[in-house]
Amino acid sequence: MLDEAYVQPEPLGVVLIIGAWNYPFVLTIQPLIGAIAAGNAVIIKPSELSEKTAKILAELLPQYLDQDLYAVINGGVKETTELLKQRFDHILYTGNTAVGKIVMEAAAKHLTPVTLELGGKSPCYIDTDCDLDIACRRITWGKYMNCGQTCIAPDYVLCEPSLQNQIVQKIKETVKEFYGENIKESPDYERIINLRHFKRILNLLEGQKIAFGGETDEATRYIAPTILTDVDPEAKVMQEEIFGPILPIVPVKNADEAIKFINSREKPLAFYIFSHNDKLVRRMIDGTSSGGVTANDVIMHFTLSSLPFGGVGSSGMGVYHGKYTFDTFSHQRPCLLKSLKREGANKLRYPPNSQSKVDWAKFFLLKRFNKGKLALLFLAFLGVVAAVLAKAGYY
Ligand SMILES: NC(=O)c1ccc[n+]([C@@H]2O[C@H](COP(=O)([O-])OP(=O)(O)OC[C@H]3O[C@@H](n4cnc5c(N)ncnc54)[C@H](O)[C@@H]3O)[C@@H](O)[C@H]2O)c1
Ligand SMILES: CCCCCCC=O
Repeated sequence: MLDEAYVQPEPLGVVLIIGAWNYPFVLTIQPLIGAIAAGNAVIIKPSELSEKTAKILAELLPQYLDQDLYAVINGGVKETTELLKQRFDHILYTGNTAVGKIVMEAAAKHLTPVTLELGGKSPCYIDTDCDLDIACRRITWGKYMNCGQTCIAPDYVLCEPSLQNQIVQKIKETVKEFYGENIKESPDYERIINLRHFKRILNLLEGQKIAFGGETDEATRYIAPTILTDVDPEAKVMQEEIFGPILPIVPVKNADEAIKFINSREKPLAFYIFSHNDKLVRRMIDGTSSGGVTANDVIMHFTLSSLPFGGVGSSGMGVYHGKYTFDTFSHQRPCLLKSLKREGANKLRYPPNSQSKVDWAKFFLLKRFNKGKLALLFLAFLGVVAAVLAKAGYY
């Protein structure tokens, strides 16, 4: 009661931020801001796949930030491997799970803590008690933005069989509303980052029932917004994160089956539920696990700086965004400032021990005097008396 106890965040030291290509500016600058705010020196390693952003970051940052403290290192696997041999005080990596393991292994050699912002297959459950027009418009936006290359895009839809055709129809209408008759000509519809990813996504379409879309053009790495229906949970497209504009629909009997389905797989980065039924929404949240959740929308939990963002299980570890970024890059140092006075009160814990010391200790720990609020009040009163006496110099 008379001591001062507080938590003092302190910088960790030198932080390494490894960014991904799909939102190459925000995924490096957002963690950088928190790392600077927490007082760290930072090395940024942008993704080599989004080479123009990598180049511009290396050109611009030294114009605005102290070059001794904030460096941009560009390069691919070779350079990143070399960087990872160095000792850092924290590493924040954004990218796929396989490389996440490489980063964690390298960090372990120096006992460096890591934040891993990975991916996964984020499910989207659509309930029968739902405004399908609105649900499908929001899903269309979140699935096809950046051509599906968004870590928290709804990866696949789970719904009762009766909803399947209506969902296809409504997403089809929304795609037309968003991107016009000729999607290829739309300035708002993007392309796949490179040929490797283009071929990987095409491969996922093999043997599937395409209910909408499916057109592709290798020369421009165009893949149309696509929907697959009656998808077998064992199909290739259901085994890995799609990270492209393909939306499989997997029919399930009801919400309970959807919960079982989700729980039988790796923990996803995000989970989406569309329903008017608040109780069902909460039941589904309670019955599953994921990095984050948005109900009756997609993506939007990412945009709130008041919410921590991160994965769980194979979708990652650690969180950032807003104050959470500051906390991630800080050591929360507990400090207790005592006085060298009032030694009388401290004698209780020193040997030689005695029953009377034990009794007093129990009394202060409320073990004997356990009369709830009354006991607390009495103890508070004792504290006030002790504080007044201490101030007046009687101790
Ligand atoms: N959780 C999130 O916030 C978030 C955000 C964006 C992307 N992602 C996930 O990232 C994945 C897509 O990104 P990606 O992995 O294709 O990005 P990427 O290819 O850009 O790789 C990410 C980073 O890892 C580095 N890297 C690649 N191979 C490496 C190796 N062998 N050793 C060391 N470093 C290596 C790259 O240089 C790059 O900086 C998806 O799974 C997506 O869900 C997650
Ligand atoms: C609206 C921006 C979403 C960024 C998501 C980052 C992951 O890919």
